[in-house]
Amino acid sequence: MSRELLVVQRARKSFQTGKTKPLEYRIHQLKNLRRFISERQGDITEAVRRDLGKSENGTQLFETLGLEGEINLALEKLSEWAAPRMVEKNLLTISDEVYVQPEPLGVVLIIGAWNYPWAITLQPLVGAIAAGNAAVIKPSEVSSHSAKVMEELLPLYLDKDLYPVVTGGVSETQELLKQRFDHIFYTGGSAVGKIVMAAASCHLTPVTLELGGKSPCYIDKNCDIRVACRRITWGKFVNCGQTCIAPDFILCEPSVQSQVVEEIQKCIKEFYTDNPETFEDYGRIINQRHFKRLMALMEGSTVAVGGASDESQCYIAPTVLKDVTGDSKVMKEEIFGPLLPIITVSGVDEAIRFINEREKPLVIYVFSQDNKLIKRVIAETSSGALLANDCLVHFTVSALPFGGVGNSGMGCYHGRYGFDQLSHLRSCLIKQLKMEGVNSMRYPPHSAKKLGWARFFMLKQVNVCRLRRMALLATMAGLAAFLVQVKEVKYPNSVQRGDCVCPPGMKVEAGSTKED
Ligand SMILES: NC(=O)c1ccc[n+]([C@@H]2O[C@H](COP(=O)([O-])OP(=O)(O)OC[C@H]3O[C@@H](n4cnc5c(N)ncnc54)[C@H](O)[C@@H]3O)[C@@H](O)[C@H]2O)c1
Ligand SMILES: CCCCCCCCCC=O
Repeated sequence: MSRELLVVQRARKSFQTGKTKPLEYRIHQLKNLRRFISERQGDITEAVRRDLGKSENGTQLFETLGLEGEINLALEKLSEWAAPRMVEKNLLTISDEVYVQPEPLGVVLIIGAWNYPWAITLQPLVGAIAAGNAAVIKPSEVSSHSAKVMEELLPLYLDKDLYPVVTGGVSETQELLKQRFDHIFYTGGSAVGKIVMAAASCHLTPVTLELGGKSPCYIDKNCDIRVACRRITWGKFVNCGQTCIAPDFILCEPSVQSQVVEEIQKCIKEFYTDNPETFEDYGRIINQRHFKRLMALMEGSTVAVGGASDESQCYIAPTVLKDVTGDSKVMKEEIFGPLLPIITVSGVDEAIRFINEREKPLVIYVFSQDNKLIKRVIAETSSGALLANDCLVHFTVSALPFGGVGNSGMGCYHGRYGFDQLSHLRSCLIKQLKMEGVNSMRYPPHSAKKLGWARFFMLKQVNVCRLRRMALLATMAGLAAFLVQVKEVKYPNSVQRGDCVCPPGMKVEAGSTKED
């Protein structure tokens, strides 16, 4: 029996005891996860420093801050998310109790990626715990130091049976994928995404695939190019460009290309000094394989800024490539590194065409002062998300579903979306055994008359909230009528002043008329 099988069996057995059902239990585990992050911040930052060369503050900003926010939100909203959700009814079901009851799915497999090894792996876990699932956590072997810390320290805080950490590489992941799960939440590249989905299909297991792709960034020539380039420089070169939602390439008109290059060059210097190699907030390429891949991607393109590298250090300077074409090597795959190609287009029409000729990206960035142009790009393209005049920050908005479409993925998470993604939204309808006569319209023998009634009853939607409001109004009107009647009986000669009923002779102060 493999270790992976044992772990999954143990998680399932523990899940089947029903201990994750009470919200108090989930809250307790979420609080423990939050405590893990705060008490083990030092271990986390040290691991990320060794994996990706990130600074301590950088790790807090990009890895754990968002995680804390997601946990806090889940703690605050859990009872609301988990409560029955009333829905609109038709006339046929008007007297029934009709609602959606979120329920846990069972055992979830979370497969993380290496680029933000904590945020990417533990954020889905927040949704899994909140929704009442067990979860097998498989961190990426590529960010090995983070994986080790996760394996050693997380079980000190969370229930070991319900939330086990399984480390290992491809063969361990494939062994895990042979097991039966109730959901697989995968983050990583599209090629492995297909392997995951194929494995999931053997057990009819639903999947969430958080993939990547080439996210375009269009700069309108009439925008504030200085500010645009500042935000793009930040979004692109943070974590050495190893960010799923980094702007992959720039599209702009030829007339602004040199200004874009100049502004980005200034920002690189401002953010990372003249020598990013020794600057603590500029990290490293994850490993030699990716270093070589990135160096090869640059071949055939003109370097406008940067270009320096050191293989022994896995260092590649923030680099801008100009006059790149759609056929260049660097445009053949997601870059996922600190190379920023600029492709010139004649305007927004060509930019939209360029985007639509390719796979649907995880995000499209547009920098423009013209709201109509932004809305046009939204209307005429498709992507996981669209961000105008900034980069990355949509990841921080828990109220927005985070995920891709088409080649950039399926399903989404963050906030309530993470809870819903890892819940079964169960339809519940509770009818009474009374009023059987109403049902004859749907029982045989079928007649045109019965069909007519069925059409009326089934197609008439009833907005329950509106109905409740109307009932409330009716009750209030009834109450008002009753009060007026009482008044008529008690004070037959009373007068009415605005909203106030006054017995005869009583004086009404503050601007109102006095009784004569
Ligand atoms: N959408 C998002 O939220 C998001 C976030 C981070 C990264 N990404 C994407 O992830 C990609 C980078 O990650 P990566 O793929 O290099 O990460 P990776 O190499 O860490 O692989 C991801 C996971 O897949 C497993 N894996 C790898 N090969 C496998 C195989 N043959 N069979 C089974 N499992 C296997 C690994 O163990 C790992 O846990 C980029 O495309 C990036 O855009 C997406
Ligand atoms: C402060 C902005 C935080 C942005 C974090 C981006 C994380 C991206 C995950 C995908 O790689």
